[in-house]
Amino acid sequence: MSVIAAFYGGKSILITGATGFMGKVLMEKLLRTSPDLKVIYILVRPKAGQSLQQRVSQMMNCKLFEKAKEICPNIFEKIRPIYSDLTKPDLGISKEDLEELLTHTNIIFHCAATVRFDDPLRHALQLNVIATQQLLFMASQMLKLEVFIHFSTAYSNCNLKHIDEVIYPCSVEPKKLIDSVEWLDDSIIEEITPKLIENRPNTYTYTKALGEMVVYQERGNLNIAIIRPSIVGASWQEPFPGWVDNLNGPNGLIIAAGKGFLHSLKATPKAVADVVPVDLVINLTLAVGWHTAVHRPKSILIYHCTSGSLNPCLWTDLGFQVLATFEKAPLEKAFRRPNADFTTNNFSTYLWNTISHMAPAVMYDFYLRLTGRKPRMAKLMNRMLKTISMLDYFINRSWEWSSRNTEMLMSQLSNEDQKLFDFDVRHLNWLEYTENYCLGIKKYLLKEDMAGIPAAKRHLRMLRNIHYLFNTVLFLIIWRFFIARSQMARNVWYFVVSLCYKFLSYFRASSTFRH
Ligand SMILES: CCCCCCCCCCCCCCCCCCCCCCCCCC(=O)SCCNC(=O)CCNC(=O)[C@H](O)C(C)(C)COP(=O)(O)OP(=O)(O)OC[C@H]1O[C@@H](n2cnc3c(N)ncnc32)[C@H](O)[C@@H]1OP(=O)(O)O
Ligand SMILES: NC(=O)C1=CN([C@@H]2O[C@H](COP(=O)(O)OP(=O)(O)OC[C@H]3O[C@@H](n4cnc5c(N)ncnc54)[C@H](OP(=O)(O)O)[C@@H]3O)[C@@H](O)[C@H]2O)C=CC1
Repeated sequence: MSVIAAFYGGKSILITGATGFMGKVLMEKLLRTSPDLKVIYILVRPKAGQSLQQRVSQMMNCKLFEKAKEICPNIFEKIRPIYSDLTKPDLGISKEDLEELLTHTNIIFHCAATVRFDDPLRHALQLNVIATQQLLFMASQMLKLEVFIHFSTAYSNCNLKHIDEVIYPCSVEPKKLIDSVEWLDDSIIEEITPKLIENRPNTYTYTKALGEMVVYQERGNLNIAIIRPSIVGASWQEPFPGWVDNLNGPNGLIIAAGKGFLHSLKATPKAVADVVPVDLVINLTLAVGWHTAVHRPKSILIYHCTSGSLNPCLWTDLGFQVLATFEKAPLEKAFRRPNADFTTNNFSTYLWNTISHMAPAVMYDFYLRLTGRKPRMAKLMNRMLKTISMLDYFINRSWEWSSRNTEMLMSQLSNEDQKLFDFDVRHLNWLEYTENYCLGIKKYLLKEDMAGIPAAKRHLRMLRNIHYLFNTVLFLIIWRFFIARSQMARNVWYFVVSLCYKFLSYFRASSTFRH
């Protein structure tokens, strides 16, 4: 019997951000390995016109929960949605619901955050710092709370080259910043944001670092641990390989590459693509929850969940495997054949963006206009280039993260738990993982049927023929232009034509001779 799975049996667990990518996987793993848990409280807000119940039942009916439902038939009874909005006071939770949470909660997993890179500082502060502060205050009043697990990111201190499993002080006191932001207007906040975040690339990483400071400062007597994952990718093994449900991190660009939008990407090919599978992160998280509750370390322990130091995969390897997978299992309705390469300097990046991204988009939009359709390609390309500019910081640098605590924890697990809650990234085969990642994006994110692969391949062959025809016509036009203008070009042209003629006549003669 798994010690960790048994620990969660009978427990009342609160998950914030349960409707998110990682929150869902956390919920699924808990329900599948500890079906005798008492209840999972999930903070949910109405979204896109859907009520709480509609969102939750839609979420529980997605493929991710199929296995859990087999093991835990009364899965819906285990889930207790609670209305919440992290931007509201007391997280928008009603008095009755709050009373229930304060009375029964044993474990908190705080996943909720805004992960957008371009959020205004006020919004990022609200979600990643103030909401955390309010949750900590709530936790301090919980009668049966055993452990509080906070999700940060391995990039919260991306301004450093080597990052230890410690909380680094921030230049500005979080409380002072929160008080100032309250009365400053948006234009001033926008102006001071670059100075505040200093050499961090965005408000996301900055507010995640502030969130860690707040967790430390307002820890009181709480038993807390912090998880710092790097780039969380599709699932590796559980509940099945390749599950992913959003466009964050590499996902959007992998789609762009598969659809033939992305033909060049400025990256340091030999830089480490520090991707970790979501199920590996969740296995570590559940092991940390158990270890922290049972052993109650004297101080807040930070756990890095990264792959670069233990089992590095380079961007060039990842990119190559992405293209190879889409060669075998192409995405449907591709704009062009998947074909991409890395650029390593600003000039070639600018040149290739113009030649292989914007020019084809403008020509295609022109074709759409000619055929009476609404142009959209240039807009899509600009959005992709904006996303790339947001991710540029992360794909052109490498970091070293220590993993002492994570390795210590691995040694504390029984053999059975090391299998059931495997977070040893050294077991990961990157080729197999990347292939499943791309197939998962095709099946679960784009909802494409694998039976459509032959048709998708035919579409790519048609695109290839159009590409060759276009290049041939372009070449002839340019060549014709030169021939009209230079004797040298004419001589070369006549030489080539006569050579082809001689070859053809020889070929025809030899084939006649054979008969
Ligand atoms: C041999 C050689 C081979 C060579 C091969 C060469 C290459 C071969 C292939 C290459 C393969 C490998 C490549 C690896 C790349 C590097 C990955 C690095 C990840 C680093 C992350 C590390 C951070 C640490 C991780 C963390 O700690 S946290 C998680 C990370 N956080 C994020 O990743 C949030 C990012 N995103 C945003 O920050 C916002 O999304 C924003 C982008 C501002 C847009 O913002 P905006 O323009 O406002 O757009 P939206 O409003 O968001 O959306 C508006 C509309 O665009 C849609 N759309 C939203 N997004 C995306 C998106 N991406 N891509 C596409 N569409 C998107 C959305 O569906 C909506 O469509 P609609 O609904 O309108 O129809
Ligand atoms: N994905 C990654 O690569 C990494 C993620 N992390 C951290 O892991 C955690 C989860 O990330 P991930 O699952 O990818 O993020 P998602 O964006 O998928 O999920 C974010 C969650 O937060 C909730 N949320 C956002 N805003 C609000 C709000 N105003 N009120 C209530 N709930 C809100 C979302 O709810 P709703 O569904 O209603 O929007 C969603 O459940 C975050 O703390 C992130 O910083 C760390 C490193 C890497």
